[in-house]
Amino acid sequence: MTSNVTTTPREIPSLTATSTSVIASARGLVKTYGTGDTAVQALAGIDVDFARGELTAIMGPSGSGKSTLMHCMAGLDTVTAGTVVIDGEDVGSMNQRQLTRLRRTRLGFIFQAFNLVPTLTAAENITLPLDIARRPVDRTHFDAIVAAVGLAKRLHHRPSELSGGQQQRVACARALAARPAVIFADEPTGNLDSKSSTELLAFLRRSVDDLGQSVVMVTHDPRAAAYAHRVLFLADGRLVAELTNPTQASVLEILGSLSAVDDAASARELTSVGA
Ligand SMILES: Nc1ncnc2c1ncn2[C@@H]1O[C@H](COP(=O)(O)OP(=O)(O)OP(=O)(O)O)[C@@H](O)[C@H]1O
Repeated sequence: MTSNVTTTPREIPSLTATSTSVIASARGLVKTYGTGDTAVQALAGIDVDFARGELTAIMGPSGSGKSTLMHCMAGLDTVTAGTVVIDGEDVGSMNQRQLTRLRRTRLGFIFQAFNLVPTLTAAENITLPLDIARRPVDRTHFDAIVAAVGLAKRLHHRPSELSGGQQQRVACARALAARPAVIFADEPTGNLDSKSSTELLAFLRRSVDDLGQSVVMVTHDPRAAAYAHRVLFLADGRLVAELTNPTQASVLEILGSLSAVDDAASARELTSVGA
């Protein structure tokens, strides 16, 4: 499969999916931390659509705004300007109670730190969001997920009795159990060895291909990004490139061109400081 590249670093005004089946979108998204001289503009006006039933990766240099974009999309952080819509609902107009409900019932999260409850078994951790929301556990779906992540024999173990890869698979199963509209994953393989990463990424991709899940994943790893249907590249809080059907090589090529632009900008800054 060949990659389709759209890249004009720093010149792409918007990256919006042509498909009508959009699970999450942002328009004119701006996020500024702090005020006055110390203000940092983490997102500088982003228009983006995430397609339903796809695995989308977000990449970019450190500090480019990846985590901020994901947190704003998931209602974990407030936005300075712009709109975020998840599965047809305007996140910006929600009060705290509605936001909490959205996160509990419509969103799934997988973080680099697995965030499992140490006193609960793997099975209890997986069903925890459903238990908190007082929703029934669909046993058929639960069994399918547990089988898919290969945890059937580990269900009664506590996190401390599981390897890092197994713990992350529990976190993955937990995110999937409630059948969320979309799963947001922030560096989900960041703490995993290569074999566990491969297993987790293959599972995430299967959850999309076989279960119809929609997943948005922030990653630094070109190998992880190659599991996605589409990769979006951020630089300085803007979307600057897009890749469909990515390969590790095509991802690396774009990352290289972005860091070349960064290096040139730094050199210009240094020259003007030195002048
Ligand atoms: N709570 C905060 N207060 C102030 N500035 C912040 C805060 N969170 C993020 N930033 C700044 O916003 C910018 C974007 O940060 P963000 O964490 O989104 O980048 P990132 O691409 O996810 O980086 P990394 O790859 O290093 O995790 C950075 O300049 C960062 O220092």
